Amino acid sequence: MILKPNQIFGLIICATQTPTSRVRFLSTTTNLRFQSRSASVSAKMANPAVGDLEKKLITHVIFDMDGLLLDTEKFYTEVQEIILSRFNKTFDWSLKAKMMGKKAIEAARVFVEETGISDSLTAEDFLVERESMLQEMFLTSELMPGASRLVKHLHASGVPICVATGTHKRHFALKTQRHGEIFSLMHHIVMGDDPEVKQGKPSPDIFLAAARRFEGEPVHPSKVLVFEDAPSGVLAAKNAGMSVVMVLDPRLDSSFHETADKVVSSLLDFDPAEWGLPPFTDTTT
Ligand SMILES: O=P(O)(O)OC[C@H](O)CO
Ligand SMILES: [Mg+2]
Repeated sequence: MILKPNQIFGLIICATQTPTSRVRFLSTTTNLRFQSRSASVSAKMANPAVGDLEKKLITHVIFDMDGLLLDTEKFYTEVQEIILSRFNKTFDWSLKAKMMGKKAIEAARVFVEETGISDSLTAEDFLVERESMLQEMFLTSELMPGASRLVKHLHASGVPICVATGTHKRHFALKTQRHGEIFSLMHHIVMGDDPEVKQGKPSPDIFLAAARRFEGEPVHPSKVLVFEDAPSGVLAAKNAGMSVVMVLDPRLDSSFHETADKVVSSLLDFDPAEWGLPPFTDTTT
């Protein structure tokens, strides 16, 4: 079964207000809707896709990590397939879409509940079972195509950049062990177990915390461009009032394109000049 974006997110997980639009959002298993004080509106109405003029106002960039800078989503997929096969079940991309980008325990709850195995395996036990497999895999993490080029380019051009990842500190260390050069260019890194990140994506918590930590005057969300691969991450960025470029895995249903301001198939296809950012001056990848 292919699910639409408004069908995909977990039980009511967050209700908050963005500093810009004062929009309150709710997310349920069967319905995702954004609410103003008086009426429900669609995601696009709450934080509409930005126009060409607004794009040119971008001054700061926030990168997601898993599946965006690092090719690590495949590890989660593999481990989840292994665990489900024990229950004679298969892992599919509609379930993957619901788990991507979330904090570990939030994704684990989705996994055991959606697959109907929660009576046999708790979310906590699922995390224990997958841990040793993941730890080994994370040490082999590779950069996604175009990640190194884009991060180095923005850093060299003086654009403030940071990372906002749902992953926790211990896994972050394993995943980035071989990529210190790229991650050292980030002004700061916000992880899922940061005390300011009360709720995982699609809550805007992590992106608002990341924006607050740039130097100087507070950065208005409309000046921030987020790069994401996960449907929940795209929504989190829009809930934060930011612009978002989605790097789409072709296995995700195409309806997940709808909320992003721009969809590309790879970071190699991103054009900084379209967003008022310094253009690439080389041809390297
Ligand atoms: O995509 P990220 O970097 O927010 O990571 C979230 C989880 O660790 C993996 O889905
Ligand atoms: Mg991601």
